[in-house]
Formats: sequence, structure tokens, C-alpha cells
Amino acid sequence: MATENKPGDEFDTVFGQNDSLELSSHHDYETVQARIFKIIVIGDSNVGKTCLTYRFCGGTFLKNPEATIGVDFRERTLELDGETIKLQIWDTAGQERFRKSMVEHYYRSVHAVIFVYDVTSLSSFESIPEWIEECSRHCVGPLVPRVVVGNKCDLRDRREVPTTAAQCLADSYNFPLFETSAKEPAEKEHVDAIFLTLAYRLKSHKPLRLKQPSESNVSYLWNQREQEAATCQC
Ligand SMILES: Nc1nc2c(ncn2[C@@H]2O[C@H](COP(=O)(O)OP(=O)(O)OP(=O)(O)O)[C@@H](O)[C@H]2O)c(=O)[nH]1
Ligand SMILES: [Mg+2]
Repeated sequence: MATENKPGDEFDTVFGQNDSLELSSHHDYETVQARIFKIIVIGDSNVGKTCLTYRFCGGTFLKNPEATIGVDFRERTLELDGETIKLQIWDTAGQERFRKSMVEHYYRSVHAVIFVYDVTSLSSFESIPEWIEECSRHCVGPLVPRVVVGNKCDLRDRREVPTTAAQCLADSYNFPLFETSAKEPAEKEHVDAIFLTLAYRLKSHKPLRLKQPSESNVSYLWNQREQEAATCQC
């Protein structure tokens, strides 16, 4: 079952269609000073978006995932150079019928975007420019970091997308390229590196605080207006 929360909601629990992992306790949320960054994962159906996000947030390979309906939310808290940040991962639906009512929500106030294709599916790779175009149409500004990820590299005999072609595409947009596997345990750190690359970039953005620290609840959020100014070129 997909869980649909409103954009901007804050999550302490990881929600997924096949999972209910708790990665940080509510107590942590109230006491830890954390900036929250929204990262959306976009791409054709079946490329492995759910498995990649589950690998990053849950640490394992999700067996038998169902097609995502709307969006599944996952979250992971990181300590980077002594600062706690939360990555709020929006695992989006690749199937048009499961995403069309949600598209506006995907892109609203997004901080970073991951475009995923399947290295064993040429058509999923050929869709990447369309996903990039959709992202631009939704006013995601040039300063919002983006990466391209080729998933399912463990299926070596079935590869249809050469690294050179993928690198060429990524270079043409000036986006970093990662090739990895959500399934291969040895690739776990490589999957982490994708999200960490974005996390370090986002961390250096220094968003403003919305709330001043108080005795019981200290949370740092993006200043909504500043965020919209940074992302919306319309
Ligand atoms: N061999 C291999 N299979 C994978 C990998 N990642 C995902 N899969 C499989 O690919 C299929 C689709 O995975 P999902 O993660 O559900 O794909 P998705 O992009 O979320 O699909 P939608 O939710 O429909 O958009 C499943 O059968 C997964 O087991 C991988 O790295 N290697
Ligand atoms: Mg999915």
C-alpha cells in the first residue's frame, strides 16, 4: 500500500508499500537539530526506484516490490561533518496512471532530483530526456542538484545501455552519472554515495531557519520563500 502524505509534511518513520521501517524515533526528532531536504526519485516504471530508495533507507534489497502508486516516502538521517540532516526521499510512481494526480506535488519545493534508468532497458534510458524535460517544466531551477543513475548493473549479460552512451548523455546536461545495483550487496556503499553526493551539495546551500530553537522542539527547515525563489524560474 502506498502512503500519500501532503508535501511539506515531516516524517519520522519510513513508509513504504511493503515496509514500515522506523529509522529515527520521535524523541530524536524533537531533540536533534536537523535540516530536512526533499529528494525525488524519477524514472520509468520498473527501473528500480523503489529498490534503490529502500536500499539506501532500509539497508537491504526489497524483494518483490509492487508498482508504486502515487508516492512512497522514506527517510534517512545522516551526520555530516557534525551536522544532522534528514533526507526525505520521495519514491515516485513510474506508471503514468499512478502518478498523474501527484506530479505537481513531486516537484514542489524539491531540493534535489535523481533520474533513474535500467541499464538492461534501452527504452528506459531513452526516456531520461523526457523526465528531465518534465522536471524543467515544473519550474525546478538550475541550482537544484540532479544526478542520473543507471540501475541493475548486476545483470551484466542483459545490458543494453553502454556506459559511454550514458556518460555522454549525463555530460550533455552536466549531471553526474552513477551506475549501480540496488540488488548487489557489494554495491550498497555505491548506492549510499549517490545520496551522500547530493546531501553534501545540499548541506552547503545553508537554508534559513523557519523556527528559532525552543526548549522542546528544535527544527531547522528551509525558508519556504527562499526555497521557491531558488527553484522557480517562472
Ligand atoms: N537484478 C536487479 N533487479 C532489480 C534491481 N532493482 C530493482 N530490481 C527489480 O526490478 C523490478 C522493479 O523494481 P522497482 O523498484 O519496483 O521499480 P520502480 O522503478 O520502483 O517501479 P514503479 O514503482 O512501477 O515506478 C523488481 O522486480 C525488482 O526486484 C537491481 O538492481 N537488480
Ligand atoms: Mg516503485
